[in-house]
Amino acid sequence: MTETNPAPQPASRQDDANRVVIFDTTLRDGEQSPGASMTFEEKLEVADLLDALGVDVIEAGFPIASEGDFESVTEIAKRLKNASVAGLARASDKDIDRCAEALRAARRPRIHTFISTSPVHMKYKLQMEPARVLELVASSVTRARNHVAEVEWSAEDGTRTELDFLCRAVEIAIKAGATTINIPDTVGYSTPAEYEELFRTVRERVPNSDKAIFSVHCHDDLGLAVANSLAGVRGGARQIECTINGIGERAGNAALEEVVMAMRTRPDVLPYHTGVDAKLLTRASKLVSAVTSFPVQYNKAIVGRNAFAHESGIHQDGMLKNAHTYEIMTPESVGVTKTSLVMGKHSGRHAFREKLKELGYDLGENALEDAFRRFKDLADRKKVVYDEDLAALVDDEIVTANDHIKVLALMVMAGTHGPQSAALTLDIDGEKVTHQATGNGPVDAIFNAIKALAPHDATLELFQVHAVTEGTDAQAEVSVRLSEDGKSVTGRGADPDTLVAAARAYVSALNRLIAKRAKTKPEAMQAG
Ligand SMILES: CC(=O)SCCNC(=O)CCNC(=O)[C@H](O)C(C)(C)COP(=O)(O)OP(=O)(O)OC[C@H]1O[C@@H](n2cnc3c(N)ncnc32)[C@H](O)[C@@H]1OP(=O)(O)O
Ligand SMILES: CC(C)C(=O)C(=O)O
Repeated sequence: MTETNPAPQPASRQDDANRVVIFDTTLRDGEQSPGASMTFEEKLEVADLLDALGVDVIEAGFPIASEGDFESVTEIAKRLKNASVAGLARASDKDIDRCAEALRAARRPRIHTFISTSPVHMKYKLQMEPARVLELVASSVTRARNHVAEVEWSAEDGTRTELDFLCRAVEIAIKAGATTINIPDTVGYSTPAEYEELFRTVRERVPNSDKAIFSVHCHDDLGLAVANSLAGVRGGARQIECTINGIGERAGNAALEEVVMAMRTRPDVLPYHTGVDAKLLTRASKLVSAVTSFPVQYNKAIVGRNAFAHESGIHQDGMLKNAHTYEIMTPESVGVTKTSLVMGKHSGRHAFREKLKELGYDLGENALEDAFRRFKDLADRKKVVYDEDLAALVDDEIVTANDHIKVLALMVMAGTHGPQSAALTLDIDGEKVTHQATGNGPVDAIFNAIKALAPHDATLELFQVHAVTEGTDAQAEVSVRLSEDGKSVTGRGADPDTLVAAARAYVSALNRLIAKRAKTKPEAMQAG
């Protein structure tokens, strides 16, 4: 240890014993995800947001890896206002010196140097004797401490390392001046109980272990990265290395948003805290997803689009009565504006009524029941029912409530070999009537069937189709304009089946025409 670089007080000891340092490695281990490379500008944008998020350390890159990595670590080192900036370096003089050079302008530079300690890594990858590895632990940490005050040393593949050897290596690293000791689960092999015990044992056995902060760094090969990280903290670690959205080598690293929110939500069993402003978690997730082009899975904890969405009627009913029934944290606490009650085939009446209210509809009980029946029918046929779908459906319901003519059933034969035909069943003033017609295309066949069942002289002036939402299962909204005696009316129909929507739209226009005639000639209430 040198006089020029006195060891700083680790963040957890400055504050209190249960403060956990958050070391974000999105820009280093996260970028090691195949396909996740970020441009220089994107890295700066992510670094700025991580700094605002309140992480304690940002691992900005591996300066020896490339000119680009060197430049981005250099620039991030210059601009960060709060967090320490770390650069990764092998146990090699040139790596450490290059890293120190990149970190020169940082307010709080940290060199993170590592070497493998497991038998398989030492023998096959490094091709070094264990004694040589121990020598490199001492020399690399010493060299790093000659450059900066914060030095982190990592025992790569620590969880597959023989315990006695690991303790020896940690002891040497602390003696050489390491301020943070990281024991990574490099290949995601450990289990929570094992990892917790490992930290407890190493901290108990290594002399002066209280001079360094112990750190976890977990990979998700068995889906245990977050559980292992929290277990390591229970075993005495006070730094968690993690990434936004859990991106990282292979199956990824522990997700920052998950470890932070686990500690916030369960202080009874995880009585630890961090300096992270959780309200920025969703924004950070979106930014990292955008710059890496890695989509966030819908059901991802904390930041997935379904994390605060409820579709099932029973859950929605519970949520409307009290959000604690199905939410263990508020969406606002992680920067999501609000819970969403998604309307779908599993939704019930409580949520349907609430959603309509939100959309500005106040239906009576009967109309609501009819609209609910049609909504269930729509949800059975359509993956997602959007607000626009509901509005189209209810508008249709309101408009058709007093109609003389209603579409009951439609069967269309269409294809390359015409003529196309349509078998249509209508309810005309309570009477069920069916007709099969042919036409020049399926729509023409449908309109011919309507004309046969409800004869009229109106002229078709407009036929227009548009999709209410996106996707191949989107509802089609069809508009039909009919004119008669210089008066024109427009009818609309919505349905995932464009032809059904066309039939509804034509019939809707016809109903309006009948209503118009009734107003001017009360005796002519009948169609045709
Ligand atoms: C667990 C982790 O995430 S570790 C970080 C992994 N990240 C990366 O590897 C990304 C950046 N890496 C790179 O750009 C390149 O691998 C570089 C620039 C670091 C090195 O490139 P090259 O010099 O071409 O070496 P290459 O990558 O092929 O092999 C790695 C060499 O480093 C050695 N090495 C690996 N880890 C260490 C270490 N911690 N300390 C000392 N030497 C090490 C290997 O034994 C091998 O040495 P050899 O050339 O004598 O056989
Ligand atoms: C360099 C170390 C910390 C690492 O990334 C790992 O072991 O996974």
